[in-house]
Amino acid sequence: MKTHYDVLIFGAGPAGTAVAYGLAGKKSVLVIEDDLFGGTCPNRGCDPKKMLYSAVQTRDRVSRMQGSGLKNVPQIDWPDLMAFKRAYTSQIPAGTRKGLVSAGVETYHGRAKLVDQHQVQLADHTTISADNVVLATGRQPQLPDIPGRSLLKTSNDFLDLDALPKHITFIGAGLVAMELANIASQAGADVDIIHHNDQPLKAFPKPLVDLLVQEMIDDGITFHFDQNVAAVSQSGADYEITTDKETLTSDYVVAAIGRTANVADLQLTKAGVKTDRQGILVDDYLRTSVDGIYAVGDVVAKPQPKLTPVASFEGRYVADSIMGRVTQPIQYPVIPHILFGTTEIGQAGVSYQEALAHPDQYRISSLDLTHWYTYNRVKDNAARAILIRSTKSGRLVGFAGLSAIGEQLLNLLTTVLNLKLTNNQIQHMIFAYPSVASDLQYLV
Ligand SMILES: Cc1cc2nc3c(=O)[nH]c(=O)nc-3n(C[C@H](O)[C@H](O)[C@H](O)COP(=O)(O)OP(=O)(O)OC[C@H]3O[C@@H](n4cnc5c(N)ncnc54)[C@H](O)[C@@H]3O)c2cc1C
Ligand SMILES: NC(=O)c1ccc[n+]([C@@H]2O[C@H](COP(=O)([O-])OP(=O)(O)OC[C@H]3O[C@@H](n4cnc5c(N)ncnc54)[C@H](O)[C@@H]3O)[C@@H](O)[C@H]2O)c1
Repeated sequence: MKTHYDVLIFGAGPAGTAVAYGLAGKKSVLVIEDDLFGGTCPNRGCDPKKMLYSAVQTRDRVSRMQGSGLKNVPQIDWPDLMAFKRAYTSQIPAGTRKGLVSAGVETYHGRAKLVDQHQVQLADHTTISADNVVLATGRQPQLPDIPGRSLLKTSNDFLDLDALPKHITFIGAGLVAMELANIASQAGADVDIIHHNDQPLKAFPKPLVDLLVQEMIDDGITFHFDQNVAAVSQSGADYEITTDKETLTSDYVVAAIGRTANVADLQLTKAGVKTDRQGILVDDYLRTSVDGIYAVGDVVAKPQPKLTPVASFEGRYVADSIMGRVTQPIQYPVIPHILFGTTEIGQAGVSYQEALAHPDQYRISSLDLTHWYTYNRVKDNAARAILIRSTKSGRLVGFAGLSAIGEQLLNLLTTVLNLKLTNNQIQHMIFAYPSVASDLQYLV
């Protein structure tokens, strides 16, 4: 290992590795990771979750076709499904590290902390220095400050469960809770969700969320709205969850009330890097309060959704910046945001809430898609679209949708929004028919 690098990167998740690959072969780079190379997304986030959804969504498609050509709904074999997931995740840390090393990036596995603006101390007390430091340390699950918090599990535990507990309770009704509750319920567990207000998934349109909640109730999930969890205790193999309204028992309790930025171990104050409760403070160039130190990805306090493609986008931007190729503040493209599931909610562009607040600027139209051929064919009984147009130009500027096959339309419309395509331009294109894409000429 050298004693000086051009760039030191803390964190080998999507954000940190994007910075490293952007600089590989051009600068001397050291990536420091104190846990799993690859970070949250491929080890304990997006990717393992969607491995579980491979079986869960297939089962759901089969169950929708009962009486329409298919008989018998298959059971999910949790240990088999977990083995399928582990066959993927077990390769990630070594594979990620090998990829970095092959690209010419040096790696260090262990704890490190900032000593000042340019110096970092490793676990064995050696000190190394760098011209630039990039902080890409992500977030970790937050636990409520209640008696019994040490009994609570997190999404990390759920996504690596050997056996599926019979009865699972989630605290919180954000993206993590709603997606994992859907998986658990479809896989055969009894599921409760306790939420402190009556508005799950607050960032998404309420009319669509209400429909989703009803679908989840129909699937057997029980919601406990407007309740605050006061304590969790254990009696034998059972957990007792006391809220301000009732007491529930469960075999497994998952806290999914949000995630906090990983900043505690970095000694940021020694270098003068400023933070707030949301994470590391940056300007429009992703520069922290200290010259030469950047922050990217989930660890940043920012209004954009904290997602993998956003983290990688920021990582590539900072790599360009360090290479001296950036003159403009970061400009995010339209960011699609989706809740994966057997019914998916997605949105992109101008939000429903923003459109409601500015009726002079935006026109909202809501469509029931259930009778459209595309959705009728797969017996999608909840499919909806909300289209938001500029009152001035008539052009589509925002979209939200609910559907069992939601990700396809969301990505197509994200392209339409990014390229500012008009209906006239869509009419001049030919798509494979019949498909989600061939519906575009009727939607845009
Ligand atoms: C259950 C779940 C499901 C998700 N599903 C999706 C999805 O479907 N789609 C999507 O786009 N996003 C999803 N996300 C979010 C996505 O995982 C994150 O947005 C993404 O991983 C952020 O990348 P990052 O590099 O900023 O942080 P991370 O991936 O968290 O990587 C940060 C890395 O820094 C390391 N680190 C922390 N502290 C230190 C330190 N002191 N020194 C060295 N290293 C350190 C960590 O160990 C970690 O490896 C999901 C998240 C969760 C939890
Ligand atoms: N499909 C995806 O893209 C995807 C999926 C999962 C996670 N993620 C990422 O991970 C992030 C974290 O997800 P999350 O679900 O942990 O956080 P979140 O912020 O999305 O949701 C947490 C929910 O818990 C509620 N809450 C807070 N304190 C509570 C309490 N004491 N009791 C009950 N409820 C409480 C909040 O009101 C909120 O609705 C997401 O914001 C997103 O960036 C993305």
